[in-house]
Amino acid sequence: METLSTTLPVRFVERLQAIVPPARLAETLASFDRPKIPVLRVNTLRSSVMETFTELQSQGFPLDPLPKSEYAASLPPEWKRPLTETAAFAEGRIYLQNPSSMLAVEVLAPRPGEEVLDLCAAPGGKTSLLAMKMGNRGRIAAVEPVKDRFYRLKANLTRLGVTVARGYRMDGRAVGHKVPERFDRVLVDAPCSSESRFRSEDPQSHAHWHERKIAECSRKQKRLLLSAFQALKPGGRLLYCTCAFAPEENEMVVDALLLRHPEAEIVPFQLPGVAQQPGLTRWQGKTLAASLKEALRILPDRIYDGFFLCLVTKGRGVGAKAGPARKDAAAWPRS
Ligand SMILES: C[S@@+](CC[C@H](N)C(=O)[O-])C[C@H]1O[C@@H](n2cnc3c(N)ncnc32)[C@H](O)[C@@H]1O
Repeated sequence: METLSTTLPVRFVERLQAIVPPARLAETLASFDRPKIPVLRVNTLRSSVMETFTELQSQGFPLDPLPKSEYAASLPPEWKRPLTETAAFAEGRIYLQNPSSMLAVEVLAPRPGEEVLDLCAAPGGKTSLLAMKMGNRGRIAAVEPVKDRFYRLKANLTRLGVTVARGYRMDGRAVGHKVPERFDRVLVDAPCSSESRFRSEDPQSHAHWHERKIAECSRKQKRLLLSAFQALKPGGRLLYCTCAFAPEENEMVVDALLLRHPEAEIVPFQLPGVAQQPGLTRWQGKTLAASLKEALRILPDRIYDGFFLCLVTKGRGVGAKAGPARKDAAAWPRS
C-alpha cells in the first residue's frame, strides 16, 4: 500500500486501490488533500453568460471559462473572496456547482417541453440546471423528503427563477408506483456515502464512513432506482449518479435493476475532456452485467469531483410491470 499523508480511513483507501486504475491512483488520493477550485455557472434563466462574466470580471473576479462548457468558469485555486457576497449570486444569476454535477445534467439532456422527474432534488443545483436546459418549458417534479432541505430547495428554485419545477416533499421510493411511466427523463442523484467529498484536513467529513454505512446506502439506492425506473416512460432516459466510489452504491445498484427489469438497458455516452474510467463489471469476486462498462466514473482532480454516472433507457413495448396509476397521481404535473 502507498504511504499516505492523509487521515482517510485505511479501509477506504484500500478499497480505492481496488477501484481506481493504478495510473490514476496518486491523483485520486491527492484530490482529498487539496481544496477544490471554486466553479460557478451562469444561470441563463436570469442573464446571459457574457453579461455576468463581464460584470464579475469588472468586480475583480479573475474568471477562467471552463473548457468545453458554455456557461461555467473557475477561479484561481487559492481565491478567497466569496462569490456568495455578489449581487450576481443574490439575484440568482450564478450558482456555485461542481462541474461533475453539471455533466450529470448534460448527459441526461432534458429538452424544452418534457416531463422530468428529479427524485432526490435538494438543494436544487441539478433541478435548476435541468430547468435552464429546458428553457423553463415543460414540467419538473422535484422530490425531497427532508424538511429543511426541501425548504432550501424551494428557496433556491425561487432565487434562480425556475418556474417549471414543482416541489414534492415525499420519499422517492414511493413515487414510481404512484406515477408509473409518466416521465420522459428521470434523474436519480442518490443520497450516498459522499466519498468524493471527503477531505483529509476535515476528519468530520469521513468520521461516519464504514462499510456498514455503504451497505445501508446501497439498499436505499436500489429502491430509489426501482421507483425511478417505474416512473420512466418506455423510450425515456434515466440517469443514476452518485458522488461515491463504492461499487455497492454504483454498479451494483444498477446491476440489481438490470436483473429485475430485463427491459432496462444501459445507454453508452461519452464525456470528452474529463479523467474517467468505465464502470466496473466485477467487484469482490462478483461478476456484474457486462453492459456496466458503458457506465462512467469521473475520476477526481483539482476541479472535478469523483462521480459515477449511468444512463438507462426502458425498452419500448417490452411490457414494464408498471401497473395502473394510483388515484393520488392526479396531484402530479401533467403535460
Ligand atoms: C446528493 S443529494 C441531491 C443533490 C441535488 N440533486 C443537487 O444537485 O442539488 C441527495 C438528496 O436525496 C435526499 N434523499 C434522502 N433520502 C431520500 C429518499 N428516500 N427519497 C428522495 N430523496 C432522498 C437527501 O435528503 C438529499 O437531499
